[in-house]
Amino acid sequence: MTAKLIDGKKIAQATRENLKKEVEELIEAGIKPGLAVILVGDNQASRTYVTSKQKSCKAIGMESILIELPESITENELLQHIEELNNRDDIHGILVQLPLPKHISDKKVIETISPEKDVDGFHPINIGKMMTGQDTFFPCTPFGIMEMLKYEGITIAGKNAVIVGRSNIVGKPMGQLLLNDNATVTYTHSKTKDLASCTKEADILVAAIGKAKMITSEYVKEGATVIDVGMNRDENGKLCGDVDFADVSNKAGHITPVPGGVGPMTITMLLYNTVKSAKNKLNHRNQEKKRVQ
Ligand SMILES: Nc1nc2c(c(=O)[nH]1)N[C@@H](CN(C=O)c1ccc(C(=O)N[C@@H](CCC(=O)O)C(=O)O)cc1)CN2
Repeated sequence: MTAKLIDGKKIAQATRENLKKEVEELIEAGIKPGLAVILVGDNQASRTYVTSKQKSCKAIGMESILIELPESITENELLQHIEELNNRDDIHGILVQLPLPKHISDKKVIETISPEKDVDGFHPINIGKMMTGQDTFFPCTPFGIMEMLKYEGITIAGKNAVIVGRSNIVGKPMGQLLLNDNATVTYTHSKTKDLASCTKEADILVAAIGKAKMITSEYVKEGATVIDVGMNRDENGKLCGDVDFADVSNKAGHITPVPGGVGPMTITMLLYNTVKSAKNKLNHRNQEKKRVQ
């Protein structure tokens, strides 16, 4: 292996240490950051992620509540739960674990979450702010990847970044965040002709396709930074990414593993966004106090 491993677990740990101190300061100032997680149905992977999110909140001293709802819940009932959480003073972040059952519209659910509590960064208002270069909650997976690149000292400005995949929660915002930091961004997807000729131009290659080990060394430029967002099972049922790690690590300059790469950073940035929301609340409270004095 020639590539340097980007250790998501290590970077997540360092970031969480800092967040823990910020939570202590917020508690001293009278606000305990609180996250509400809504889980609909019984998808096993979703349950694992939700449990991990809750444990991570507790570990840095935050409050976290889980609202478990049956698969049969109606869209309206789910929206009512969200409205209640929007109105709760002790809840600073709300997230609805995806995917949702087919009869419920992701769009309606996301648009019902108050933008001020949208710690997933999926609300159109927050996406619009991100696109216009404003400070807001950024979607956790791409935000985590940006933090990993910065932690490793990888220059973004002027680099060719190629994104494979165009989902609303990873591919699209990933390209936007890289563009905001002055990369030249190319989006590729299932209809792209001659994918390898595009990806071979990448200094930074982000694979978010959902196909086990699809990105082999033939798709990669020598020395490139390769970020693997995939979460798949291989032929032996073992967790693996979209990148053929053994093959690509002989050609890349930097590479993220699966597990232990992007995943731990996704949860860390969720904590970050919730702490940020609680800090916003404290600032509003202080400004309001000053105004009435
Ligand atoms: N509301 C949301 N739903 C979903 C999101 C999201 O950001 N918000 N992202 C994904 C799932 N996800 C978080 O929710 C997530 C996926 C994977 C990991 C992770 O840490 N993976 C580990 C391996 C875990 C394992 O062993 O199975 C790793 O990569 O090391 C964290 C979060 C879809 N839904």
